[in-house]
Amino acid sequence: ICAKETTESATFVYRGTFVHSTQQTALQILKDALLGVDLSIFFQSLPLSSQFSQLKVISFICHKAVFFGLLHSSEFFMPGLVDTHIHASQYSYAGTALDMPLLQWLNAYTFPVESCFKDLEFARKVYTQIVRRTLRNGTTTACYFATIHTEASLLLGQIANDFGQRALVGKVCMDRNDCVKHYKETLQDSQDETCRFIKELLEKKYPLVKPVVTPRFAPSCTGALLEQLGEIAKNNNLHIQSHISETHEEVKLVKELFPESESYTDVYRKHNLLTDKTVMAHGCHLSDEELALFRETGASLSHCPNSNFSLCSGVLNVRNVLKHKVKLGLGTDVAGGYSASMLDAVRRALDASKVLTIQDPKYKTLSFEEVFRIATLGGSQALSLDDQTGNFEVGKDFDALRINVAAEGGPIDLIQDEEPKILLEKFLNLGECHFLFAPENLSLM
Ligand SMILES: O=c1[nH]c(=O)c2nc[nH]c2[nH]1
Ligand SMILES: [Zn+2]
Repeated sequence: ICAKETTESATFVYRGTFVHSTQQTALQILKDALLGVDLSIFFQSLPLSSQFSQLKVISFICHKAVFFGLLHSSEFFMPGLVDTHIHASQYSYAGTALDMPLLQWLNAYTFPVESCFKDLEFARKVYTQIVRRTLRNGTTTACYFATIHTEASLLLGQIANDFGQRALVGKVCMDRNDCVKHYKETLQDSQDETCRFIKELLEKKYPLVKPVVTPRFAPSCTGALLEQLGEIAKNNNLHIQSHISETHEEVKLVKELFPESESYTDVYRKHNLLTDKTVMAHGCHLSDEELALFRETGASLSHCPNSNFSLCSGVLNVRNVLKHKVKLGLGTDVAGGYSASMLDAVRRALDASKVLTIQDPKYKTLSFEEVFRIATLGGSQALSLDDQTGNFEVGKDFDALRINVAAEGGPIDLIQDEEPKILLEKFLNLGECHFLFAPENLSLM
């Protein structure tokens, strides 16, 4: 950034097409628009990754130096993709081991692999790869599950920070595991290590990386642990993530383990784990009464269609979730979902919606515009990060993907000039994301 020598106050202005979602419209297209980015953060002595991460969209230009970037007609900016549910620790076996239903799959593949994260060098390797891969795929915000290991979970936070990814990072908590007995904690350890994880991660003061309280799911936790985790989240005003109602078998098991609760959702509610900073993965088999509880508490759902198909778990009725005004984002759920790409999640969400229409022709299929919103603004709302990211509203961070649909050697062939709406639809269905965003073509105006 050559403005440093010239002035202490500078703006970057992009001219071109911007596509994003708002509360009112699933797809707003701003053609031949100007977007100003405040560069003053570059004049503070912060590490480069945190400077990039604090670029703000601004409403007007009052700075001395203005740099200019012009987009080609085949290009557009869109908000960074938000992965609301991904297991960083399962990346080593992504694309394999999809031949069992959830509960057997956890015992056969997941718990044995996750137990290896005691080894910090193994953790470093996997976590570096997943953060790099998700960023390459256009995921600028991710809500991660790590494992029960505090040191490795802190390392995931450090790696996300080093790469400049916005992330919620959860040390997994589980004090119940009858099948893989060496992969669980005692109640006391789970509580103590969660507090240590939160304290040490917050002390790092990473600008974009925060801890999230992470009970694995009700069957892996005793009521006493759920209770403690609810307290910890409340006392520290933290995010919470878990799984809910992914398969029928799991719902049945929860009924047996928590007979005093009215429903699976009621188990979490009773333990103060349903708040407006809670995101629960799946929810395929939630009743309308349970969705009403989500709405009341402000808790959100993460729709993970690849995982739901791959483990034959169920098909989430997204229309019904939206009808209940429950906040909803999309997740890859690696490695139940085999792809670490949010573009894949977008495509699977459209497929899932079409499956419901095949089963009932009266079911209104989701449009690509609606799924685009769920993958961007919806995700940021589901993670309660919509004050910072999700669209190009003035004052939010400049958290964006610059897409060139006609990129040389890319997967899309444009036969003729197309409208931005067609460019976006082609990108969502056919595109690949390959590079990190970085300001380029700077020139002084
Ligand atoms: O898709 C899933 N992946 C997991 O790791 C998990 N743990 C509990 N429930 C789960 N569901
Ligand atoms: Zn999951």
